Amino acid sequence: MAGRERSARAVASPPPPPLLTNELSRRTPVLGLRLWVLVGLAVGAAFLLLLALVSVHLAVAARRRRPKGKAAAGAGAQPAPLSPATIPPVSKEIQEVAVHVGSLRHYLEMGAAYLKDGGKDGGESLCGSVAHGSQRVHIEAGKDRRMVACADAEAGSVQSDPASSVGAGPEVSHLGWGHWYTLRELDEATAGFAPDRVVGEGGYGIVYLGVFADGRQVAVKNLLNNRC
Ligand SMILES: Nc1ncnc2c1ncn2[C@@H]1O[C@H](COP(=O)(O)OP(=O)(O)OP(=O)(O)O)[C@@H](O)[C@H]1O
Repeated sequence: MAGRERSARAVASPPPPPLLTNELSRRTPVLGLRLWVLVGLAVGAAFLLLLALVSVHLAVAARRRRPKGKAAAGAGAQPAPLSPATIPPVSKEIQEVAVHVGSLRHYLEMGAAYLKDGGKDGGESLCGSVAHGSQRVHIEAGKDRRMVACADAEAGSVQSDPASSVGAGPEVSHLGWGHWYTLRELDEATAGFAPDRVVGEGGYGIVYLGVFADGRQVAVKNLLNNRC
């Protein structure tokens, strides 16, 4: 009987708690909190600290990548006005096109010359001329202005001057070193751009044979977009 009671007591008695459970459950001097509570608070604080460090690192890296001007603007500060030294003299969208003496003939052949034809019906016209035998190149271009280019051998130039009409302008101008020809001269040289003076047709216009009074021959191109 006594042996059976001992075995029954042994079965009914709970197992001794593990050592770790006892340690975690014991109260600590810190506000009397249990150890597992302190451990949880420490892990949470460490996680928050890690997040804060990562945030600070990312913010510093972003500030380093951002230009100073943008950083100031982002902070609400007014952007500093551009000083004259920082303003480019020419807009980036405006490209300067230089016409070189050597490229004048190519410039002409591309049909870049426009002529004002006041001698026919007073209407606006776009005409041009190319050299004959690489002796001379002539252009008359644009409304109320005339552009004439003369090329002797390898030389050449492009010039312009205001002229309200062919009749009102000078017959021959010697502005600069080039020889200027009026539309009247070109018109007379080509017999009024007569069909029998056609010597060829390029991609940009019809080429006429022109003969000046002194016998010099030129090729005169009348551009296709001529509205005369
Ligand atoms: N100086 C010239 N002497 C004789 N004929 C010429 C002369 N220039 C042009 N021509 C004639 O006119 C035609 C056209 O010449 P052009 O220079 O206009 O040709 P293109 O370069 O094709 O023209 P575009 O530059 O308008 O495309 C030539 O094929 C030629 O028959």
